[in-house]
Parts: sequence; C-alpha cells; structure tokens
Amino acid sequence: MPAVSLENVTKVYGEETVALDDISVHIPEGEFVVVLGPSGAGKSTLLRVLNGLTAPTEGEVRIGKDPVGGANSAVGMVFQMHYLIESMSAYRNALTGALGRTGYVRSLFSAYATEDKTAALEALDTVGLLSEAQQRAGSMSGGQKQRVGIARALVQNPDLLLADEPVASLDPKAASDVMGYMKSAAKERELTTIASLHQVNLAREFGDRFIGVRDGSVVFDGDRDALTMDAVDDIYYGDGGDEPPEALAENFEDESDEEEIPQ
Ligand SMILES: Nc1ncnc2c1ncn2[C@@H]1O[C@H](COP(=O)(O)OP(=O)(O)OP(=O)(O)O)[C@@H](O)[C@H]1O
Repeated sequence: MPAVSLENVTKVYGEETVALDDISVHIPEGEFVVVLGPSGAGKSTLLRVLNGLTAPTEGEVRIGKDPVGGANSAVGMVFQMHYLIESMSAYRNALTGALGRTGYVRSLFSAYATEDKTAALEALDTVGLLSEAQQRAGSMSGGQKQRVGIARALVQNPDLLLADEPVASLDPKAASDVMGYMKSAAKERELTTIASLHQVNLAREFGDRFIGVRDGSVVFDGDRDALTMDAVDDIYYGDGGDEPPEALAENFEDESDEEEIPQ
C-alpha cells in the first residue's frame, strides 16, 4: 500500500480556476519527493489537499489507508515562513509539535510527558541543534529557525512530512544545509516527504523522485536521471509554450539595432 495516494484529484477554486486537474500520484513509504513547477502551477494546492487544509473538488486523497479529511495530525508541515514563537527557546518551539498529544492547557503548565521532551531533544539533535536547544528562536539565523521548524514537525511523529518552499527565503548555503538536514531526518526515520522547491539544483541534489506540475497537471514524474535540462525546461515552459531564455538566446536578433536612433 502506498504511503500517499491521490486518485483523480481535481481542485477548482471558485467558478473556473482549475488548480489541480485530474491528478493521480502514488508515493511509497520513505520516498523523498520534490515537486517542481512554475508559479501558479498548483504545487501549494497539491500540498494543501494532502494536509487536509483544502478539500479536493473531485477525487480521493489517502495517507496510508485513511482518507484525508480536515487538518491531519499525521501530517507534519514545514512552511516557507517558520512560524516559530520567537521569545521561546528552540527546545520549547520543538516541543509545541507535541501539542496534539498534550493539549493546550497542559502545555501552558509545561506538563509535557517525558517522552515528548525526549522527542524534542532528539529532533533538535537530528537537525544539528541540540547544543542550541536553550537558545531563543528570535536570536537564531533563518536557516536555524527553519531547522527548528523541521524539528517541531518531527516531534509530531507524522506519517508524512510536507514542506512548502521550505528554503525560498534562505541564502544558497543555508538553503542547502536545511535541505540536507531535512533529507537526513527523513531517511533516518523512513519518513515519506514531499517538498515543493523552486531551486532546481537543490531539488536534483536531494530528491529521490521529482513530480513536475504545470497548469494543474503532472507533466513529469521520474528520478534524477530522467530529470534532464530538457525535462526541466518542459516542466517550466511546456513543449508548446514560450521558449526559455537560454533557447531563445541562440538565435536571438535584436531587431531594434536596425532602427535609426533619433538624434
Ligand atoms: N485560495 C485560492 N482561491 C482562489 N484561487 C486560488 C487559491 N489558491 C490558489 N489559487 C489559484 O490556483 C492556482 C494554483 O495555485 P498554487 O498556489 O497552488 O500554485 P503554486 O504552484 O504553489 O504557485 P507558487 O509557486 O507561486 O506558490 C493559481 O492559479 C492560483 O491563483
């Protein structure tokens, strides 16, 4: 049984914005999948139907054998914006991942179970921040904050980890570090992971499998070897779409050269 399956999933916003158009995808347990595609392709919507925040207009989404319906604690989320509580330590932020088990009131009294505290420290260790556990989140770098966000999602003990452009606001070095930690966390825990990314180089480095989405449809589904430059161009620009700048550059003539420049 696949860890994640989407069967003929369509999502239409309002009257006519087809964000997902009859998508069927099956993802086995433990796979690290990267979703690629141009802006507006439907990547976020795909992640949102998986975490239950958006209901598909048609089709079925399952995590394991359970249909997704409503927000789902079996799904851990890492966002572009980390949404940490800046005044709290990395440890306390990671612990909030256990809120679903502890309940809000008990959390106010810091009445977390020892296993949740252990899970928070283990998750911080997984993302290389155990020695910074006591540091206030607000004083951490963007990359460290994102790693705390990953730790918080791990503490949830999810069946599926979703990351919506998790490194979009980081510099290349921090982005690569964060992706590295996310990948090793996923492998260590055999956690099925789906991340949307805009950086093709990072996607190639860390993904096991790549799903290319354009205009709400899956236009590519393959491994690293299949993700050639031509395949990337097709995902972003389409067969019949505008030519990418690199392709245009080969034969590009600037016709304005021939015009007389007014004195
Ligand atoms: N809540 C919404 N209401 C109406 N239309 C929406 C909503 N969310 C997304 N859309 C539309 O659905 C389509 C897919 O959007 P989505 O955000 O899933 O794309 P994306 O690939 O994640 O884009 P980006 O890379 O820019 O984040 C777009 O046309 C978008 O305008």
